[in-house]
Amino acid sequence: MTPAARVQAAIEILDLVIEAAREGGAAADVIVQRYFRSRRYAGSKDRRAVRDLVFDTIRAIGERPESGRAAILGAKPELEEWFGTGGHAPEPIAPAEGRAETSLAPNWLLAKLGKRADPALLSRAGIDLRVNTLRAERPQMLHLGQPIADLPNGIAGAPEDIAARPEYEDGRVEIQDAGSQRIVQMCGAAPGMTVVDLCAGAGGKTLALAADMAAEGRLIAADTDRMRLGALRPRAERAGATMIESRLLDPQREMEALTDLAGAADVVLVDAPCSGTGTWRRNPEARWRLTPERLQRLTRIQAQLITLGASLVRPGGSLVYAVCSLLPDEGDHIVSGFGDPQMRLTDTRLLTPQKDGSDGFFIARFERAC
Ligand SMILES: C[S@@+](CC[C@H](N)C(=O)[O-])C[C@H]1O[C@@H](n2cnc3c(N)ncnc32)[C@H](O)[C@@H]1O
Repeated sequence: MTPAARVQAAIEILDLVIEAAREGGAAADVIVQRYFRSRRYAGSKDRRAVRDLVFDTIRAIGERPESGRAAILGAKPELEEWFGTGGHAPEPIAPAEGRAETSLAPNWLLAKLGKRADPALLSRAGIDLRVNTLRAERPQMLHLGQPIADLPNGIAGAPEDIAARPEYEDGRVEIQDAGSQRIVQMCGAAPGMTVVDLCAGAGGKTLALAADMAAEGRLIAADTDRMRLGALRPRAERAGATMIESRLLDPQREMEALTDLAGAADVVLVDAPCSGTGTWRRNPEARWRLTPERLQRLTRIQAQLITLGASLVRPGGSLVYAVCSLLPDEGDHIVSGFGDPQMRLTDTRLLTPQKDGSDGFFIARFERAC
């Protein structure tokens, strides 16, 4: 592909990413993969160059742009020279053609983030691993990266092809951001406990809880999403964590599938659905998706889930509430609005890419009075 054709390809992909952000479609990564699946003429260097151009542009433009052209012209003015050069190049630039403005995020989100709006939120993320202690120990895996000081099983800086390596394929390591590992660490799960992972998804944190429990005790993975929960079983088998019980929940009637666990859990993790403002390093187009209405819907669900989670905790047991977001609406405000006098707040943490080298997370830990 010529340099001009690469710019045109990036514009076409950005148009698809913008539409997906508006309509709730696929993630940018998936769109890039699909685009090249039907364009076999593009070599690996072309793909990498176009992908980098797409993601650099998404990172540079905070507000959802009008079009891929406006985004590229705003983010990369030095590429104007390729417009209108014929062949597969982008069309010539029209006299009053719009250019998107560069910024960290939409203004309404910047106002909410305040001092937490740091450029590091959009830095490039490395790959962190968690050594699965059901299958291996960290000293045996240090050829894959550097140990993370505060995480006994964490490794940073893993190679990009880790998912194709035997250590991953046979379950000795899991790909897991250091922030997610710190959430599980705050749960303090141990062998023999009853632990509920209330928003387990495909089980990233469930598997880490199982390892901390040495696969002994009861570990219940619950979620309302059948597909995500379905992905947990093969992952659990690979990880040697076959003691996990899965429970599919009916939204708004979650307790129906959990009645036997009311007041019975030693630890409940509520890894609540959220806006993902802490994961912009990996999904920078999430800034183009979020709206005030969507945020409001999420905070309503978060408030319901923290209350539901608390009802499962036994006297003396603990509840950990976490979101991969730095918005006070989804963290500090949910905790301050949670008015269960039996639940004592024992710890809160705000993890940021700048300070902690992980995705951004808000974490709160409570203990139920005895
Ligand atoms: C942040 S994700 C969880 C990620 C997961 N814990 C992990 O480590 O991979 C939030 C999850 O909450 C689930 N969820 C949404 N509404 C729910 C509800 N009412 N009850 C339980 N889970 C819910 C979503 O399906 C999603 O899988």
